[in-house]
This record gives sequence, C-alpha cells and structure tokens, in this order.
Amino acid sequence: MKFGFSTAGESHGPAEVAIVHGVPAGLGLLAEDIDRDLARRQRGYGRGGRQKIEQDRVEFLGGVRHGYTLGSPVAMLVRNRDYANWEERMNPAPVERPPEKITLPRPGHADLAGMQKYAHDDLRNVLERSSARETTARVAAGAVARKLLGEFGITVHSAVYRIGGVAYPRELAVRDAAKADASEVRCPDPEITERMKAEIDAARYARDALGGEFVVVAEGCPPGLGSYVDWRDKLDARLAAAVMSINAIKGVDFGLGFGLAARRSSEVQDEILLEDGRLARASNRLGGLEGGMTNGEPVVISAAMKPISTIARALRTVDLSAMEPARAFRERADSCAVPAAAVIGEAMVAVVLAEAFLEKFGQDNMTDIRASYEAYLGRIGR
Ligand SMILES: Cc1cc2nc3c(=O)[nH]c(=O)nc-3n(C[C@H](O)[C@H](O)[C@H](O)COP(=O)(O)O)c2cc1C
Ligand SMILES: C=C(O[C@@H]1CC(C(=O)O)=C[C@@H](OP(=O)(O)O)[C@H]1O)C(=O)O
Repeated sequence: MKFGFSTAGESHGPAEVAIVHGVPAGLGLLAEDIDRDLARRQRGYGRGGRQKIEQDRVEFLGGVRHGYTLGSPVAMLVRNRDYANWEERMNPAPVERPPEKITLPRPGHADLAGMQKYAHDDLRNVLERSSARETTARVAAGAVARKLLGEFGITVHSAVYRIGGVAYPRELAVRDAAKADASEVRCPDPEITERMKAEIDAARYARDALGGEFVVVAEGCPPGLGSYVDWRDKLDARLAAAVMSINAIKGVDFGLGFGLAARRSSEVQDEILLEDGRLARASNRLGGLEGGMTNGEPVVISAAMKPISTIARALRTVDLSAMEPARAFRERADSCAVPAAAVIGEAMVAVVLAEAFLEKFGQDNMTDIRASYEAYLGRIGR
C-alpha cells in the first residue's frame, strides 16, 4: 500500500491514534523520534490551559520491532491525560446519567453543519472530533515520514512570519526556519518574537484571539518528486491539500506566493545555470516546484491561519433546542495556535514528500530504496 495515514480519537476521549501504512521495512524508528515532534507541537506562546495537562508521548502498538520498522502498518497511540477529567462525559460505554446536551453552535467551528449533516442533537458529538487535538496523531505520522526523509538528507523546518498585525519578512523566515525552535512563537527574530507575544497578550486581554502566517521549508529534495503527467500526481496540489486540511488554515501559497501575480515573468522564473559543470538555479522564487514536481531547490510553502474561533467575548448564535437567539457555547480555548500549526504543517508536508519519494524509489525496504535513489542521483549527475 501507498505511504499514508489515518487517525482516530476524540479530543477528550481516551487517546489519539495514528496508523501509518506503506512504511518500508528496515527504517530505524524510536519513540523519541516521535515524542520530539509531539513536544514541539505542544509548545508555543498563546496556548490555553489544555497543554499544561497533556504531555504527549507515543506508544507503538504495531509495525516496529527492536527499533526498526517491519514493513507492516505502524500503529501509534498517544493518551489524552485530560480524559481522566472527562470520563463521565466521554466514556465509550453507556453511562447512568448522560451529560446535558450542548445546543449552542459556535461560529467558525464545524458545530452547526456537523450537527445537521450527522443528525446530532448534542454538539459535543461534533466538536470532539473536529477539534485540532487530532493533529497530535498527524504529527506522530509526520514524524515517521520525517525519519524516512532524514535517511536521504531531506529536512523539514517551519517558521512563523505573522501573528495578527505583527509581521516579519517571509524571505528571512525561509532563510532562518531551522532556528525557529528557539522562539516561543517560532519566529527566528528575538525582537519580533517579543512583539508577537505582546500582540497575543493584547488580543487575550481584549477577550479576543489571533491567527497568522507560517512557512514550511523542505531542503534536500531530489528533482522529480510528484509528476506533471496526471493532475492527481502534481505535488504542489497535493502539498496544498495536505496543508489546507489543517484546522483553521484558510490559504496556501508557494515561494514568493500570491505576490508573483503582480510581477513580470523575468522577475519570477528561476533561471537555470551551469556551476562547475553542475545544473543550478539563479533563485528560488517559485518555491522549488515546477510542473507539479520538485526541481531540486528547497520546497517553500506558506499558509494563512484564521484567528481562533472560540473567544471569551462569546459570539452570537442560535440555541437549537429553543430556536432562540443566544450566545455561542464557550470552552477553554487557545488565544493563538499559529506556532503549533506550523509544526503540524511540517508534519503534513513531510507525509506528502515521503509518499512522493517512495512512489519514485520503491517502498518495500530501505536497502532497495537506497540503491534506487543512488542510481537516480548518479544518472542525473547530482
Ligand atoms: C493547533 C490548533 C489549535 C487550535 N485551538 C483552538 C482552540 O483552542 N479554540 C478554537 O476555537 N479553535 C482552535 N483551533 C481551530 C479550530 O480547530 C478550527 O477553526 C475548527 O476546527 C474549524 O475548522 P476550520 O477553521 O478549518 O473551518 C485550533 C487549530 C489548531 C491547528
Ligand atoms: C487539545 C488541543 O487543542 C485544542 C484544540 C481546540 C480546537 O477547537 O481545535 C480547542 C482546545 O481544546 P480544549 O477545550 O480541550 O482546551 C484546544 O486545547 C491540542 O492541540 O492538543
């Protein structure tokens, strides 16, 4: 089966689960490879009380033996520590006294259409799964992809270059993405980091919330991942869909982004040069993708996240039980989750790149993949 993953789990249920299929045999994989990214996702200025409760750690349930993958699906479990506080409300088994139903759908969430679509009369049945808690499992899957890519020198980093009204030049965020882990908001610049934190504090003080923008940068990709031949194989489209699937992401662009549209062609295309007898590019304005394939330059994909929907200053809604105007249901919420979204962005990008990488080089075992990869690099002279 093709490389990919599924997730299961509700935000306040017992656990988040990821099953990654199509993982080659013979890949070294330790719990700490996964836990590192789980911890990075949990960090970030502006998160609410939930992250103090959770300490995400993976348990392998299948596909790994003595530190190496077997070629079978890798099954991973991350327990929700908060479940202990929610057992009455989230127990999979019937309970004696069911909790009161919630009927105040929150604008900006899956609540209203989710209740209508799935015939739920309690919005908890929607919000538990639509919550971004599910991205814990995605990051676990992404860490498997990252481990695989790392074996071939491919790295994936991210940086935040906007929170609310405070922005940092995108090209500097791209350049210094590898240093962003040191910042509480994933912005490589210490001064802008402080301004972004103040922006988050101000929004929280106003009982409001913020969004922002981040960039994911993948370095070391060989040319030719993805394909121009079929629309379904185009890597830019696949990357865009994967990043857009993250909760609250409302737009995605590549390289210089939508700004390309206002420029002349000579200011946009990346000219092809010969440097010491090797092919090179004069620039990387298109973000490493041409014709739906990697071109050997860093892949640069940016995303815009809308502000967190649930705010202390509750928004207008309708109580669906009484069909009367009301204020939206409020639960503990983050004030800003852009730094976490950037880490989730890395995971989704890593998964798509791993999938495309294994399409190109085979997927049964690491030895054969390595041989195929080296033969290809030899043929194209890289
Ligand atoms: C890491 C992360 C944390 C989030 N935390 C919250 C939160 O605390 N409160 C909230 O209302 N939305 C939060 N969101 C956004 C919602 O999950 C999202 O807006 C909602 O599921 C509706 O999906 P949509 O915005 O993609 O349409 C978070 C998103 C991410 C990626
Ligand atoms: C739990 C996480 O994020 C949650 C995502 C989220 C939402 O609506 O998306 C709402 C909040 O849930 P809670 O009310 O339990 O605090 C966040 O904390 C997480 O990222 O681990």
